[in-house]
Amino acid sequence: MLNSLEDAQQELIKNIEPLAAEPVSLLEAVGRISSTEILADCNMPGELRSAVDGYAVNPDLSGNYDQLLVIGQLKMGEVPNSPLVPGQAIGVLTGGLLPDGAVAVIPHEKVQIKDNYLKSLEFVKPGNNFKQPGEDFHKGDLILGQATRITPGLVALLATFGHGQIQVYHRPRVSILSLGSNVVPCSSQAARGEIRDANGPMLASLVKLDGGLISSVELAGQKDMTQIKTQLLQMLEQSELVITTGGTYTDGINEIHVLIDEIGARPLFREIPIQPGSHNGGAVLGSRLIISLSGNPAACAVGYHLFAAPALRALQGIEPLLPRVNAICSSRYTKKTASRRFVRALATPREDGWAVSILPGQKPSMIRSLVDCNALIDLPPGHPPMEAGLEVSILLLDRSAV
Ligand SMILES: Nc1nc2c(c(=O)[nH]1)N[C@H]1C(S)=C(S)[C@@H](COP(=O)(O)OP(=O)(O)OC[C@H]3O[C@@H](n4cnc5c(N)ncnc54)[C@H](O)[C@@H]3O)O[C@H]1N2
Ligand code: MOO
Repeated sequence: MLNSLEDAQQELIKNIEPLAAEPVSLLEAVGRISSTEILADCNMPGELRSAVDGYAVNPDLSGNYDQLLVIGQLKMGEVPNSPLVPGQAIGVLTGGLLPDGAVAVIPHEKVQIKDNYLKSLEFVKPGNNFKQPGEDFHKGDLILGQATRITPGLVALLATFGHGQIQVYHRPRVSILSLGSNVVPCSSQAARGEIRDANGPMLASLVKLDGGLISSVELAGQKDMTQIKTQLLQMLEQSELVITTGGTYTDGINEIHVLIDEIGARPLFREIPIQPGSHNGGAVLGSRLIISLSGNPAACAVGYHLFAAPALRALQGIEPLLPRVNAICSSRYTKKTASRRFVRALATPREDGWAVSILPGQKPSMIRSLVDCNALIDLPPGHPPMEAGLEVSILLLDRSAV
């Protein structure tokens, strides 16, 4: 069996093919991952346009802006049908097409009009207030890369180039199963000894942010092993990925590993030594994946970012591993690290690089550190306690941060 996180991640990724592509309306495209690239099929703007409401002018040969005959007013969307000759001006609107012969546009608040003659109140350089053809994008520019997450800005860009529908990877369907027998639905009144399901809703929200589609979020509750087996197999039928949480350690037995063996799934990795989240596993059954994470919420979250997020990304054809940068850590950390440790942290971009601070509540059972967490500090095994100001390697969890 594999023993390093990197080997486990590679083994996982090796077993994943991106899902098929499907067309999606631009209105539904935000957050999806493009499966093909798109090039600009024309310049944007395509033609010379005005940047302001005002007057397109063509001064006479001496550059005189004081006595220009105003020959009319172009309406919004109107195509000019005659050129401006020297000594003429014509009213134009922002974004409107300009007639041939226009030398500049003067905003209307910078002109005086008397007896149909225009006088400019300012010196206007040729080309002033023009939107030049291609100044935003040139024909042939890449406007959408393959395997790119669609942002609202990209939606605007694609819309302006007329792509009302684009090709994106299918969203991976994901089921989530909480195995702890004392775990009850989050909206229920937990009796003494019971615990509300925090991991199910947390995992579901992480999956959504990573582009997945939730098929089901269920609890095993008091079911016996045979019933849980059936539940797991049903989940595998309806989803590309099943994430389990809890049931990873009872008196030295990892029940989920037993379950994986019983359903005939092929283990990819088990018990990769990381803290928190040391009780972990990955397996495949046919083309379906199972990732098992421990029950402690912070351990579950860390395991999600290290195993489940890469799987979801690979299923959508994007770089599976989270971005890694160096950062200066403003906090002390007094613990010696036995296994490789992932410390929940808040990272901030600065002009001179990244800064990171350690969040309070670092026990694996604590949720507090998860609330503001946008980064994991990756401390190698045997790392001594650290003083503030040390450079550390961090994984960025916010996909829009880099
Ligand atoms: N003697 C040992 N005891 C433990 C070890 C060990 O190596 N030796 N490992 C510890 C670690 S680390 C973890 S993590 C847990 C593993 O626990 P499980 O994955 O089996 O999960 P449970 O026992 O069901 O629950 C543990 C803990 O997590 C909370 N939990 C569980 N499910 C949820 C959920 N859906 N939502 C919110 N919280 C949940 C629950 O409070 C439990 O207290 O074992 C340690 N013990
Ligand atoms: O492995 Mo436990 O998951 O550290 O909290």
